[in-house]
Amino acid sequence: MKLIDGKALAAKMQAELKVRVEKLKTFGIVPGLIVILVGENPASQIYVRNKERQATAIGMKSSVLRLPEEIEEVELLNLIETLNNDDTWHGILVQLPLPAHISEEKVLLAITPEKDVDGFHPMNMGRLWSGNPLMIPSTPAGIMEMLREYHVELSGKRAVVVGRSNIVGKPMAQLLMMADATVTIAHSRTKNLSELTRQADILVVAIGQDRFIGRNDVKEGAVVIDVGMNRDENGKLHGDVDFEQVKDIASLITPVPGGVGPMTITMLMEQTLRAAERKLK
Ligand SMILES: Nc1nc2c(c(=O)[nH]1)N[C@@H](CN(C=O)c1ccc(C(=O)N[C@@H](CCC(=O)O)C(=O)O)cc1)CN2
Ligand SMILES: [Mg+2]
Repeated sequence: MKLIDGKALAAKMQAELKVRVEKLKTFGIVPGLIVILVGENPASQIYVRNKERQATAIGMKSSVLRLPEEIEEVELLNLIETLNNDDTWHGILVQLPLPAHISEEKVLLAITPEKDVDGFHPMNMGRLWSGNPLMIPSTPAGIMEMLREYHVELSGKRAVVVGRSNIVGKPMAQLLMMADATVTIAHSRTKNLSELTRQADILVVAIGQDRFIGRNDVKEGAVVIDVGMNRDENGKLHGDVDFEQVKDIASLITPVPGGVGPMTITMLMEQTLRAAERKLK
């Protein structure tokens, strides 16, 4: 078994992004990312702080707008509209989850697709599915980078994605399909799931259940990508894959933490930079 080191790859990519940022600045463009956080979800607070820090570290302009939990939906929509028309921001993102009284659908629809660096706007989702992507959701984009870095052959291979979310499962399946893999999407209601996952040359698991995939669910030599982040009663983080059970069966496997997670934020920086670079054309 070999470990896929997401943390190391993210660090390497950040160094490359820094060079691209400096180059863009010589043309008078400072790439800018603005992050909107509504409420005080502790995990979200950490993620947005990390986004701001990483953006600043690679030389981009970045800011976090912290809004009260009780903010009205219309106020948030108006704010997004203002940012859509502000040239200093090339990327706008709203940290999820949102409070229950705010419609996620309406909010994602309000961000102009050209600045939607999360790639969650229906137009960006549609463009990805039609094979002409503009913005790609950063978790699956990061996974594709990891597969490239570790020279995983995808063409003609059997890929199984466990999980059907708009953020991970669906875009992941499409990206693997665009790389000529034969893709199956499975989920919590799939019958005989294990029979399916055991056929996978590449297995991506994003189902949100602690150590759901065990030794009997994985084919010998498979590449296993674990998107899960589940905290146990002692606060220890585990993936959706039982790493101890699967590590000697897989040829390559991502750890949790230190696998997919770190790549997610770095790919967000890449999308933002790309949005700013489009201003040159
Ligand atoms: N608007 C968005 N909201 C959310 C997204 C997103 O991409 N856009 N994804 C997640 C949260 N997320 C980024 O926002 C995120 C989560 C976790 C990590 C990460 O690096 N995880 C570490 C472990 C961290 C820990 O110890 O708790 C790892 O896996 O190594 C990065 C980004 C939901 N919301
Ligand atoms: Mg099991």
